[in-house]
Amino acid sequence: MTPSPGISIKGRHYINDDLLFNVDLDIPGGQWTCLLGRSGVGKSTILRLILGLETGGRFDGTIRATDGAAIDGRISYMAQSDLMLPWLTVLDNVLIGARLRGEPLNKDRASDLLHRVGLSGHSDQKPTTLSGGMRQRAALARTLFEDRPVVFLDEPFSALDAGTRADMQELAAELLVGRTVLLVTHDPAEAARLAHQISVMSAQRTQNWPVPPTKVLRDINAPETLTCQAKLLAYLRGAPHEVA
Ligand SMILES: Nc1ncnc2c1ncn2[C@@H]1O[C@H](COP(=O)(O)OP(=O)(O)OP(=O)(O)O)[C@@H](O)[C@H]1O
Repeated sequence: MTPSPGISIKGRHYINDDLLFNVDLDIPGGQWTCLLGRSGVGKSTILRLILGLETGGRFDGTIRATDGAAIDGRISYMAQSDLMLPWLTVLDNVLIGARLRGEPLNKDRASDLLHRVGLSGHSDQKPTTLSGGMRQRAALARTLFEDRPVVFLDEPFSALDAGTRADMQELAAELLVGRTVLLVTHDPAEAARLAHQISVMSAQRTQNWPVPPTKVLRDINAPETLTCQAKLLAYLRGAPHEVA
């Protein structure tokens, strides 16, 4: 696989000439950045801007990869809605990117990923027959199947029960080692566990939050993880202090 570049996005985003946010975010290459912030602040919009997708607004600024090459085509994206194609089976949904690009279909690898997300018995089903959490895991398998140097995950575990969520966090951390990952999450515990960098977004700015000094994937019950999680939650709830 090609080296995973860092990405920087700096500028202002407007909707109908109203400033939505001012962003200055450096996403380090080969690491996990967790992006948090209040609902509606513009986290998904940041992802869409970097992906070059429609946002319904106007961006004045710069978006660059640290290696200077085009970002286009190097990102695997898991959107908030699962975007499963209802007329295809779960397996064919996982294979859709390769099929559209005219690449050989590695069905064994797709099946293995479906097994890893706990859906091996559901490969031939249509997405409409799955639960929300099962669909989300199928979408995760599709995103992991893409095998890109940069991976954007927009609340990828939000529909999962706590145990499955922890399992899927571990799977993603294992399979995406060395990739540049931008994970949008509302869960301070998830960020404290997974992030090399935690970035907290507000309309005015994007600030980095101190991460525990321990290696990712962090132990959920380790004191450093719990302290980071608790302080981050207090901050997100509006505790009147700046980033430590
Ligand atoms: N296509 C669009 N046209 C106009 N406004 C939009 C469009 N998409 C998003 N917005 C607005 O941009 C703002 C930011 O939306 P965005 O989805 O980026 O927020 P978010 O931080 O990801 O929210 P959440 O945590 O609830 O998912 C919201 O006010 C939303 O209404």
